[in-house]
Amino acid sequence: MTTTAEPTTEPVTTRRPVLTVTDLTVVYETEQPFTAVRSASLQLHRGEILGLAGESGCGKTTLAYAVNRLHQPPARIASGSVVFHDREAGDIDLLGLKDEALRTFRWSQLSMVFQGAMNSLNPVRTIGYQLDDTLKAHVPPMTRAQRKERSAEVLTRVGVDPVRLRSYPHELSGGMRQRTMIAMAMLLQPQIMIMDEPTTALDVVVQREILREILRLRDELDFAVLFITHDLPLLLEIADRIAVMYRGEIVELETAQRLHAAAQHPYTRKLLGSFPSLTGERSDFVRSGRADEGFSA
Ligand SMILES: Nc1ncnc2c1ncn2[C@@H]1O[C@H](COP(=O)(O)OP(=O)(O)OP(=O)(O)O)[C@@H](O)[C@H]1O
Repeated sequence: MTTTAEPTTEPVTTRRPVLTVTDLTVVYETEQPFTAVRSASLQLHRGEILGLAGESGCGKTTLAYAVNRLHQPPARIASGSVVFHDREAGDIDLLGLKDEALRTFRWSQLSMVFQGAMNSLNPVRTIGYQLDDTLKAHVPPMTRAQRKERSAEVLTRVGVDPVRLRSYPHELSGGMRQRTMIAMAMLLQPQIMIMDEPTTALDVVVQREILREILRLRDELDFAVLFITHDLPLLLEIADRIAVMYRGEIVELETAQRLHAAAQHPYTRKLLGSFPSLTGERSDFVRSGRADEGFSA
C-alpha cells in the first residue's frame, strides 16, 4: 500500500514521547483471579503508529481500555503507571485523574475507535446532530456555525461528503459509518487515537481506503495511533513499530521492518509463519508501504 503523503525519514523513536506505559498489570477479579495484562511497558511517540498484535484473548483490548481508564470491574489495574506527555501541560498521571478531569481528557486528548464502532452511532439522530452534540459538550464556546463548519471539515477529512451531516446512520454504508466514527474520534483533535480492530468488519477494499486515510491524516495532523489488531500483515504495512502480545505479556517490541526481517521471540516467529504471504516470495509486497522507508530505530 502506498500513501500520498511524503514519508518522513526521521526515526519515530527519536521523536518526543506522548504516552508512556510502565509495568502495567491488569487483573480480572473473578472467582479465580486472572491476570490478563502482565507488566506491560510501551512508549508511543508523536506521529507514530504503534501496532499491538497478538492472538484473540491475549489481552490487547484489556490493555487499551486500562490505558484510557475505560476498564470496568471485575477488571482492576493492579500495578504500573500510565503517563500522558501533554503538548502544553507536561506530564499527566492518567491513573491518578479524578472523574471530571478524566472525562475532559477522554476524547479531547485521547480518543478511541472501538471494535465494531460503526454500530455504536445513535440510530435516531443524524450524523450532524451527533458530531454537534460532542462539540457542544466539550467546547462550549463554539458557536453553532463554528460547530457545523468543524463537523463538515472532519467528515471531509475522512472522505465522507458533508451532505451526509443530514443523514441517519442507516442511510450510510458500513464503510461510511466507520469513517464517521473515525471523524468523531478526530473531532477534538486528540494527541492520541487508540484504534481497536477499526476496520476488521469491512471488506478489504474499504479497509484499505480507510487505512490509507488514517496514514494520510497522521502525516498531516501528527497524532499518534495505537493500532490494535490480530492482523500482523496489515500492521507490517502501516505501523512504524509493532508490539507483540502473548498471554498478557508484551514479548517483543520492534520496528515493523526488523520484526519482519529478524523476529526474536519464538511466538512472533510463529505468528509470522502463520501468514503464508509473509514467508514466501510475495513477502516483498507487504513491506512496500511507508513503513518500509527509513525509520530504523
Ligand atoms: N470481564 C471479564 N472477566 C474475566 N475475564 C475476562 C473479561 N474480559 C476479558 N477477559 C479475559 O481476559 C483475556 C484478555 O481479553 P482481551 O479481550 O483483552 O483480549 P484481546 O487480545 O483483545 O482479544 P480479541 O482480539 O479477541 O479482542 C481473555 O483471556 C479474556 O477471556
